[in-house]
Amino acid sequence: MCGISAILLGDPKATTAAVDLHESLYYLQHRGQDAAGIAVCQGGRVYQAKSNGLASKVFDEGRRIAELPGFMGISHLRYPTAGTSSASEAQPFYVNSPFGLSMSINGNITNPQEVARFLDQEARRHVNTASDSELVLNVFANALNELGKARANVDDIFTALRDVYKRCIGAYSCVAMVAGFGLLAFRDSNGIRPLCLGSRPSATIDGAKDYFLASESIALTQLGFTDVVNIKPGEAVFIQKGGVPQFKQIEKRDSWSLDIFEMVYFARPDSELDGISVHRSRENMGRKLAKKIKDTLSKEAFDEIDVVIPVPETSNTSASILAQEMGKPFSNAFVKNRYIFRTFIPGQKARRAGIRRKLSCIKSEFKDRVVLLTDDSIVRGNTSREIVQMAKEAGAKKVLFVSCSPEIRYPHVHGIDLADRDELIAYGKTAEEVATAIGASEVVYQSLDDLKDACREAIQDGYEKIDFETGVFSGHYTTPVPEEYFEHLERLRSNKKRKAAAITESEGGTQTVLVASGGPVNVSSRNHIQEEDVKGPENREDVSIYNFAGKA
Ligand SMILES: O=P(O)(O)OC[C@H]1O[C@H](OP(=O)(O)OP(=O)(O)O)[C@H](O)[C@@H]1O
Ligand SMILES: NC(=O)CC[C@H](N)C(=O)O
Ligand SMILES: [Mg+2]
Repeated sequence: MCGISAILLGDPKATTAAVDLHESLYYLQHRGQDAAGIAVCQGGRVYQAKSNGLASKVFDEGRRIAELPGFMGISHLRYPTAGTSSASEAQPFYVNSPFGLSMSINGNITNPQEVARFLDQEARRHVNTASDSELVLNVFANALNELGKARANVDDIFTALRDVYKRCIGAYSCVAMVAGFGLLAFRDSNGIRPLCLGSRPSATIDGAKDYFLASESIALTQLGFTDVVNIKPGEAVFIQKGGVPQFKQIEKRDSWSLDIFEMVYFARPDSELDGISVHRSRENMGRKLAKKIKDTLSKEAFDEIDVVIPVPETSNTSASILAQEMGKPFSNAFVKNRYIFRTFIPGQKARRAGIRRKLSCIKSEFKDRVVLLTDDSIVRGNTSREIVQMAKEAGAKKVLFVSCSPEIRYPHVHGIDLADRDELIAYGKTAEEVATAIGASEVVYQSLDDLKDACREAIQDGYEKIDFETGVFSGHYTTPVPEEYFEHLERLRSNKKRKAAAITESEGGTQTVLVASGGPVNVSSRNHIQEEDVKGPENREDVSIYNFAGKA
């Protein structure tokens, strides 16, 4: 997942776009913690800053914002799902031709090889990183260029965008900036990734409005933007400098299938996505799971449960309703260290070590009790395995584990790097086998139908009843996923594993080895190397490169 935002101030002479963008990064930080970036435009000039790390680090607690003057801009928070975690893949991406285009993307394309081939052999554009987002930007740039205009108008922008929909398969919400001209935003034809737009009165020009787009509504409401509308699947909006939003349905809507994992885990509870209150959906998940538990457990097993305990913090809302519905006491018996961030997001090794640093327990709440631990999801099982162990160490008589979402058995291909299939703890296992693997006496999962209903019933009045992308649970994806994409994912991940092994080996030996698509290569033989890639041992995690066209 990534977080994106964009702003166009009603006053073209204003210079403070980056102030609001920077502020929005703190409301969206949970969506991506690997890299952060902002690009703004003043007059016709683009200024940008981006790097690996949290927003506070990249922008030096806001001190660097003064270096980013402009009346419009876009931002990005990255959690990589393609390419590498190199700083060179931090977004926004920029291409100078035509017109100076910057773009930030939340999503993932599932035909990167095909797009890379097109750009390389037909469009003859050089793509400098392994990021799929850089491909999307170049497809757009190429299409705009092909129109052969010295200056583009809004219709040209929309016309060029058609090529992106035609060539890029997958899930994407994008914000883009055309230097000196205006802001563009668009959403894939199934609306898998969220994107909304709001407005507020300009601070300096009477009657004019500022416009803001973001992945989640909370960024808009916290910054004083109202009249929030959701960009529809296949729809684009362009806001010209000094103008008002112009909407256009670029591609026929295939469906409206918001990724259900937004409600399960990613989005903040104080956001509304496509009219769905995330908070309400999580309450509903708790309510439905209570019923499933009652139906699954024997009367004795149900009655002996002493207390319901959430695994902070995504599951807090669901767990409290679950306890209420089950008629059981609720206890915040795991304490979350507020200085540790989400453990799901960083690399696998960091995840396990992070869990105990992040969660500790109040022993007296566990001692001699039968405890029901509740989490929003079980992915690799690292969190559940560790905290079941902690509950036992604290003296729990028996530990049951319940999940507000169903078994995750399939790769996520639409913008969340869940894991390799064989890393998913539920892959090829029954609930009983998962229970054994994590050390719990019982595991109960929410059913997929109940999860969908929980989200559907949280759609506010006046909003369209939408559907959901649920591929990780069902194996059926909303978009066609070419078989070669799964192979590509596997190759990418095994390259990462081989790279990790190669680095470990080299630490005791002679040289740092980079791994490209064809196998280990020497630094000097790699042609698309980025300056950031070779800085030193602290950046070794970032050195692999995978070139879709096989040019590395
Ligand atoms: O099975 P696993 O691979 O361990 O992943 C699942 C866990 O990861 C997430 O928590 P995370 O710590 O990221 O964030 P949270 O504090 O927002 O719940 C999620 O809420 C689960 O607790
Ligand atoms: N999580 C995302 O939306 C990632 C965007 C893009 N695929 C990248 O890896 O940078
Ligand atoms: Mg969690």
